[in-house]
Amino acid sequence: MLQQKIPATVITGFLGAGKTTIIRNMLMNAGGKKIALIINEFGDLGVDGDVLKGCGADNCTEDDIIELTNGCICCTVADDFVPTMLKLLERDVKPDHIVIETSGLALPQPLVAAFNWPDIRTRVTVDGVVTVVDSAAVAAGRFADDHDAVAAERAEDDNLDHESPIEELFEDQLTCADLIVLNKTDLLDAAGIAAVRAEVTGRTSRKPSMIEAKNGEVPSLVLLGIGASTEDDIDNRKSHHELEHEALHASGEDHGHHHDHDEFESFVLKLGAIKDASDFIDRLKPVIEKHDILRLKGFIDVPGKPMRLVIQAVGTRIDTYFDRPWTSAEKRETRLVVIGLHEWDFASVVEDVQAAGSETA
Ligand SMILES: Nc1nc2c(ncn2[C@@H]2O[C@H](COP(=O)(O)OP(=O)(O)OP(=O)(O)O)[C@@H](O)[C@H]2O)c(=O)[nH]1
Repeated sequence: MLQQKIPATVITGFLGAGKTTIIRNMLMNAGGKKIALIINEFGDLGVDGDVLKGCGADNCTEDDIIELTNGCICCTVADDFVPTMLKLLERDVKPDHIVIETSGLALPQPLVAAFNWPDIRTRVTVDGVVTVVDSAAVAAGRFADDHDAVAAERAEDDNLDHESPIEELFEDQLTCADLIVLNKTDLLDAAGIAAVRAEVTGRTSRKPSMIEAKNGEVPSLVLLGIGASTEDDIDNRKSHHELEHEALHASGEDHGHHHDHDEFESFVLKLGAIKDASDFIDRLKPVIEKHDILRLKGFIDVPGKPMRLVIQAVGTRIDTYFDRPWTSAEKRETRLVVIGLHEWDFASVVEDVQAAGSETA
């Protein structure tokens, strides 16, 4: 008898768009489906996996959550993703559905292409690529190209062959989508949402379905069961990098330039206990602004509190909440992962974040 392929949904989208929030919501409403999660993060603190393990869904236990923190999934497909997937498929109890959360900096294309590997192709299919968009960030011009500035830079530097790394990645993630979720619409009015819709539509030549969401609330019936078999259509969803590569190849100038994430950098910072979290946040905001920190997240040790405080910053928008008690097996400490553009003054970022923490300690 022909074995039915297990559907896999790829959830992608730029840093902080709301991927983990959507997945957490979906797990609570998956209607009894047994879900296996593969979570990839940039920066090795494993915050997303920890947040999802904390949600305690019966249909997705800790064993069903696999973390890949060894770089972006698109660069480690052969070494990390494929072996992980094969191991998952060897389990006695197979999942009904596999959900893969890419890092916010990952290109979905190489990941989808991996579903055409012989050992995987016969057993799993990509049900759909869901690209989550931070509508508030789009409205604030986070992904907008300053065309004049880029043209001027290109005139100065012949080697500059692409747009800003953030904008390019944003478009690559949209290009690969079967479904685009315009998330965080609670932060915009109707005119703002319409403008975001128009901008996102203009950024992709394909026209995938688009829905609006707030707080990551997307019905699991919409999210799972798209039935796209995306791996069969990968040639229509090429990234900027793949197109550049092809153009160079055709002109005989292709010297094997590989995609990497040189433009972005992350580090993990350990700080002492933070007595006054709201004071810390007030001090952190100008630091984020000064250094254009793209994403900061982690856990804060607040003395006297039995629970650990989760901190989530996307640009200068900062959320905090207590998620669970510290366990006796773990060390109480403040640990933050900080992600920014490569050209930042690393020592000065570290110093300023540390200073924001130490002044409240
Ligand atoms: N206001 C608002 N905040 C949201 C919404 N969805 C998510 N957030 C918040 O945005 C922050 C980032 O959400 P995550 O779900 O962690 O985003 P992510 O895409 O998984 O982030 P990375 O994995 O770091 O790329 C968190 O503080 C969320 O609570 C939304 O619809 N509205």
